[in-house]
Amino acid sequence: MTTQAKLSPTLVIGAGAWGTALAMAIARTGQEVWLWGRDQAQLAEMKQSRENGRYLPGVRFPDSLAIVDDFELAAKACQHVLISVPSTAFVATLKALQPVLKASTPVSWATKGLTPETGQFLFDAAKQILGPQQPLAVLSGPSFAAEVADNLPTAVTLASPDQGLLEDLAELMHSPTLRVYTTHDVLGAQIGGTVKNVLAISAGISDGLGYGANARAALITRGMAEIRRLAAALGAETETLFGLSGIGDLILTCTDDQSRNRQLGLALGKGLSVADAVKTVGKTVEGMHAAREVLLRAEQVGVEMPIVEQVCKILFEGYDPRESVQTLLCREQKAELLHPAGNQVN
Ligand SMILES: NC(=O)c1ccc[n+]([C@@H]2O[C@H](COP(=O)([O-])OP(=O)(O)OC[C@H]3O[C@@H](n4cnc5c(N)ncnc54)[C@H](O)[C@@H]3O)[C@@H](O)[C@H]2O)c1
Ligand SMILES: O=P(O)(O)OC[C@H](O)CO
Repeated sequence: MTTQAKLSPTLVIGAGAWGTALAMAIARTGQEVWLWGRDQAQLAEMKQSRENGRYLPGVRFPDSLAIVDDFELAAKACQHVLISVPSTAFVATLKALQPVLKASTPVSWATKGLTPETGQFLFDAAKQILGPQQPLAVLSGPSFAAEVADNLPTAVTLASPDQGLLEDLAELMHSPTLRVYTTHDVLGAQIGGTVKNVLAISAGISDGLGYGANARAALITRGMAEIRRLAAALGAETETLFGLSGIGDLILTCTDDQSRNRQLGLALGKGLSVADAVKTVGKTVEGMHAAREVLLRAEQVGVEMPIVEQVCKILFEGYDPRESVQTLLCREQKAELLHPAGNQVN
């Protein structure tokens, strides 16, 4: 058993795949972790079996992971809250926390996306709901839950403007199998984690259509150019997007079939309707929630995102995936990198 870090116990909110995997990863370092989920029957089952049979069957909980069912009591008594619910439930979770949480308790989250109705970055929503004093951090980067649960090597990005919090959280989470890299660029980390999900849908579509490795590499690279342009226009540090939370997560999600966003694209490329593809995947697909909001943001700052635009057309306007990919391929010829006045990159 190691010495308890400053932020123990951690309360993990959201007993899905990622919340459970993170709870296990932190608990494996000997830290005390409480895992809470909204489904009381699932909590009772996990208490009894010491595993999350619904999302990560067969992986036993470490001894220092406890299942808790009293949300308010746990939120009042913990030293750190780590939220891992889908973006659609993020605001509701913050609103439930706000009245019970001490203003000094750090709140981090592993949710990737924007708020559904308002298209806000989650950091902005959290500041608004919890107040300016609450210490906040974002966890992002290339990380499939099943691999983290299996204790396979993983590296993630932790972002916060608060250097002290970054150090405390890194001390809490870092282990020989979970490497935690830190950054102050919260916006950059959020942009990468949000947009890569939309682009993974496009890579899945292309592969589902049987377009091959060349097309996939082109989509990843041109998708990266879209992320970079948006990041620059919104004021993030574009350097961040060439790290784990940007290109790292983009590569992971576009190329591996564990990705639910890619799975959705594959189903669409193989000819399923959007409704059937969503049903086939049957799990959280954040890119579907984020696509329209990302495009709206891009339009507001005058940034072109042709791949994101075609994904939106397929998801929400009934466009045929094959025609959409053709539209991308038929765009006018241009230079790959433009340096007309300084550093403008196309
Ligand atoms: N699964 C991964 O590999 C992975 C990795 C990195 C990041 N993420 C991100 O983590 C977030 C959660 O993803 P996941 O894979 O754990 O999803 P999941 O579908 O496996 O689980 C989501 C969990 O959230 C719960 N939930 C839904 N609405 C809720 C609410 N209102 N209040 C409380 N709980 C609620 C569900 O009951 C479920 O237990 C997403 O934003 C995802 O992009 C996932
Ligand atoms: O399964 P996905 O597509 O939601 O991806 C999971 C993680 O975000 C990968 O880093």
